[in-house]
Amino acid sequence: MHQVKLFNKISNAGLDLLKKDSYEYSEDLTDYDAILVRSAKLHDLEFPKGLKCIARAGAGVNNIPLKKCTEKGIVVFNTPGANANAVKELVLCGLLLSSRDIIGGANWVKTLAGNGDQISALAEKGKSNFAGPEIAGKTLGVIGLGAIGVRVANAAIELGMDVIGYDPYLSVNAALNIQRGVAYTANLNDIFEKSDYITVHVPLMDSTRGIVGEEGIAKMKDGVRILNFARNGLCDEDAVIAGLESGKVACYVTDFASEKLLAQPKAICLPHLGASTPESEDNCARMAAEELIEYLETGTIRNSVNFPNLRVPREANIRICIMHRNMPNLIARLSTTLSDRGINIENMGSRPRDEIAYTIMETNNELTPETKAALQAVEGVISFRVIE
Ligand SMILES: NC(=O)c1ccc[n+]([C@@H]2O[C@H](COP(=O)([O-])OP(=O)(O)OC[C@H]3O[C@@H](n4cnc5c(N)ncnc54)[C@H](O)[C@@H]3O)[C@@H](O)[C@H]2O)c1
Ligand SMILES: O=C(O)[C@H](O)COP(=O)(O)O
Repeated sequence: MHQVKLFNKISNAGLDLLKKDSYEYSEDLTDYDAILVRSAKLHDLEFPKGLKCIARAGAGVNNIPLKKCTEKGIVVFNTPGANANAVKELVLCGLLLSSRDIIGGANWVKTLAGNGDQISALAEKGKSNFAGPEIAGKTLGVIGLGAIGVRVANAAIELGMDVIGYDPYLSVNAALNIQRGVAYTANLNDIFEKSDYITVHVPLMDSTRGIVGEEGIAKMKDGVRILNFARNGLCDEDAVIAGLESGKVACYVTDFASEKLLAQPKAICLPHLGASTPESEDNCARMAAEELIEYLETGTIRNSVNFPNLRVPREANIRICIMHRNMPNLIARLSTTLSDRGINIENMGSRPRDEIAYTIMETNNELTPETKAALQAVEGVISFRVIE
């Protein structure tokens, strides 16, 4: 029986895949071999000894201590693209909210309640206070052309905008999905200098923290509108606020509220709503549960953010799944450890990822406790498990 600890509310579309005879899941487990999580912060969590994997039902994994997981042989998955449409739709809404004072106008018109027949005339009289420019014909700069950035860029083209995208690590898949008309730049300054609207869609990492900062904002057009539906630390909050206060930045729309931003009249803060649609909650939960089940039951790794993806077709009774350092001769030592004990390898696959690697070996010979201890003792082995 596998124990799956839940953090956050995970949609039943995923939980229903965890069959009752093989899985127990709850928010209350104290000993567990897998985690299903959304945005709950796991940095301070003490992992139980048997924890094998963490599946993030969503894209961002900055709430998970990846380095610690890798060192302990814990595989972390996310669900690429599963909530991208939901975020794209909210970003399009954010573009319009940043441009036209829809929120101000809607709030103001409510204050006309009680004016009866006069409401229409009063609305006509006051509406000019809430006017704002159209987005068609303006330039949108997209920082990060992944699942969300590409969808936003393509949708903005459809809305008549000129679009420039920046992503130094653009994947082939993303490139194939970018609509004709989206201009690509290898220079982030082009985005800063040429855009009327800038939207950020990169993961939060040391290398991307503050990607929109004081220097970048200084290069932007006066009256630029900035959207951040990716993560808080990507836009330097003090620099954005200085821009809002000086008038350089006309509006900042973000999915990540803070005390300072909530005090800014020209900042629109949403309560991290990007992925909060039933469709994307179902998609993410389903994909996360599938990844977790596949890994626990077969050792297959798909969509991991810290271990290499690996699928080895099943050809023998006993499968040994080994997380190890990516170092010379290690696989030879593993196979010698087995062959010295008369164990024949029927099938195997191995893949590295930077400094670590993952190997699956299959045999029809039983592994004694002594063999298992010998495998664990091979220098460079982080952990291993046997699936029968
Ligand atoms: N608001 C929400 O609810 C919500 C929902 C989903 C995702 N997100 C956030 O949005 C981020 C992006 O999501 P996604 O699904 O598009 O992820 P993704 O992995 O598909 O795309 C991220 C893109 O960023 C690019 N990138 C990485 N470093 C970069 C850099 N220095 N400069 C420019 N580009 C860089 C990558 O090459 C990749 O193409 C997530 O990491 C997450 O933090 C927020
Ligand atoms: O990175 C993500 O996928 C989003 O920020 C969504 O987070 P959530 O699952 O907590 O809504």
